Amino acid sequence: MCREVVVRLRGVYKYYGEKIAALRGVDLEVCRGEFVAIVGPSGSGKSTLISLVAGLDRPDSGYVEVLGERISGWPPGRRAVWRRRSVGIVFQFYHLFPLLTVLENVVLPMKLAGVFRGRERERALELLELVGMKDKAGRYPGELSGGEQQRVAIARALANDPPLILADEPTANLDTLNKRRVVELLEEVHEMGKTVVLTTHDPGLAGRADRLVCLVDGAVVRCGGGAG
Ligand SMILES: Nc1ncnc2c1ncn2[C@@H]1O[C@H](COP(=O)(O)OP(=O)(O)OP(=O)(O)O)[C@@H](O)[C@H]1O
Repeated sequence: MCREVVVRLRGVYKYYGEKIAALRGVDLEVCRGEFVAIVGPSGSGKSTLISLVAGLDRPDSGYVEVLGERISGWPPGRRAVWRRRSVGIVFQFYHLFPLLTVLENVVLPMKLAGVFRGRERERALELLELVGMKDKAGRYPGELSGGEQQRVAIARALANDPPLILADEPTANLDTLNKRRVVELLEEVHEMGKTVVLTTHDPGLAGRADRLVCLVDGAVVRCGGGAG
């Protein structure tokens, strides 16, 4: 059924300190082109799972493979270099650079990765057009609404044309109208052929996914029922 596994977690445990087990033996596979929503109560480990797939952190045991690479065995520097080209990340609080303009925020990942050389500006403007933010390319993030900042963050996540887009509660701080716009954009991103894995509490966003993965107390359970 799955032609290519893009994300594979096996027996993943992640602890914060000695007492808190954020993930307890997670096994997960995501196929190329899938749109997966990770859902579950607050504190169930959703953000932790995304940070491991993004290579922002590593598990205490088990392994994480992304795009065929076992990134969990790599040191942070190697994961950072790999991440630039392989993964686009959208965060709950946008995380745009406040001292860079909208355009510069989208150009920066291309400069860092050394991709689309000489065409960075042109590509950034195309992506800003896609998310409906081209007319505000010269503004600074502080001059934008939350919804606008999140659209810029989506353009930035696409900058290096990564096959995998990760998002951690991308609509959590937005009003209904902006939520809808961001949900539509994430669907467009998926339709471009990207694999999308995101966490959400928003039924409107979860409902658009091909598949839900339900986490409870750091473990994957059968959705809509008890542990499975
Ligand atoms: N940096 C940290 N230090 C200590 N404990 C942490 C840290 N990050 C997360 N935790 C704990 O790990 C568990 C899982 O947290 P995580 O943020 O992954 O959950 P979540 O499902 O994303 O929650 P939410 O829906 O509220 O964002 C929680 O008990 C949380 O308190």
